[in-house]
Amino acid sequence: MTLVVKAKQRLGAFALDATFTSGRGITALFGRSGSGKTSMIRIIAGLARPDAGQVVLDGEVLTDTERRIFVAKHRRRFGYVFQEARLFPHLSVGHNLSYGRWFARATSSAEGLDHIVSLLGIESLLERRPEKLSGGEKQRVAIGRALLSAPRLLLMDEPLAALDEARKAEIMPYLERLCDEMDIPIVYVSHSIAEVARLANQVVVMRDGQVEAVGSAVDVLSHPPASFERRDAGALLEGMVESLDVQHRIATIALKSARLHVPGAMLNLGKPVRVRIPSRDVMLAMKKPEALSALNVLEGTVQNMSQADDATIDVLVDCGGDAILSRITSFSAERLGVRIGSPVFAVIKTVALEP
Ligand SMILES: Nc1ncnc2c1ncn2[C@@H]1O[C@H](COP(=O)(O)OP(=O)(O)OP(=O)(O)O)[C@@H](O)[C@H]1O
Repeated sequence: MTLVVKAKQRLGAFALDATFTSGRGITALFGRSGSGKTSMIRIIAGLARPDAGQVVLDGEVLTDTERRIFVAKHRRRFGYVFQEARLFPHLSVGHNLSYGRWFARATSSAEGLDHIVSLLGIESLLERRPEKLSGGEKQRVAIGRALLSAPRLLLMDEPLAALDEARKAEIMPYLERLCDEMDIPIVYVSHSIAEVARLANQVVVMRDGQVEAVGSAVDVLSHPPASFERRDAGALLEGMVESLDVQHRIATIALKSARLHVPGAMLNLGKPVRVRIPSRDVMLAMKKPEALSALNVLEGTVQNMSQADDATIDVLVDCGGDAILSRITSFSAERLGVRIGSPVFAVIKTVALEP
């Protein structure tokens, strides 16, 4: 799957001028409020025509302003999930789902329905009306309805934004399963770094209507562009659950060469996982610290140093191929004598890890 989007559009005082290409899996459109994410997704969906640009999915031209091509939104065969579930209030969950299926006509089978219902864990909700569902349940039904229309591409615009943290945590594993099991490309709009870190394969960072950075989630999040909020800076690492200490509920994650100890014996052995380490939770030491409560002390070499603001510096530490970002004060950097090439130890508080 290849989606090519090139769009220029003037919206009042706002100018969108963005181009990106995305592949399989989840592509996150990430950026601050007002950066142009929704405007971009509306152009992909065919809900808006750009002043100039193209939308091409697997070679099929859906929008091309120069050639005056504009495929209507209902002919694009895309699924949509918005911030609110937008279910039909007078229909049961089962009937809301059949509505999605009806659009797909012959392309979606009864087995398809059963599979999606079980994938999203909504078997027990089928008879209920939307008013009797929690926010998270409603969103799962909305996702199911979108999937049952057998979309070629699923567009999700802040699907978790209206949910509280507990409901978000409840729905995330379903989204992950969806990505693992259904081979449908997803464009996912979000301004939450935690969602992007957990779900996205590729990230397109939007800033003031333009693409500020684009690349794999691991690359973009580990080398955060300028517009990232200070609290969002951090490294995203991929690894595998190597062992579990059930008694202490600690999992050991094997990264490229480093090992990390993460709370949560609920992880499955051998499972690939991502770990996000916020830079503010990483300290640096020039000598190996001893008798420390932090479980993770990784040895590495300073690869890069960049001024984060007047008083702080982002230090990128290469730990045998795993890049860890540490945010320290300029004062500490000076006092320790940290330079590019310095051997250092990155001290990570175990609780800071988010698999
Ligand atoms: N029809 C319009 N007329 C004028 N300005 C518009 C129009 N639509 C969007 N805008 C402006 O364009 C900018 C980008 O809006 P957009 O909704 O795409 O941003 P966003 O990144 O999705 O933001 P959020 O995360 O808050 O939803 C905003 O400043 C918005 O006010």
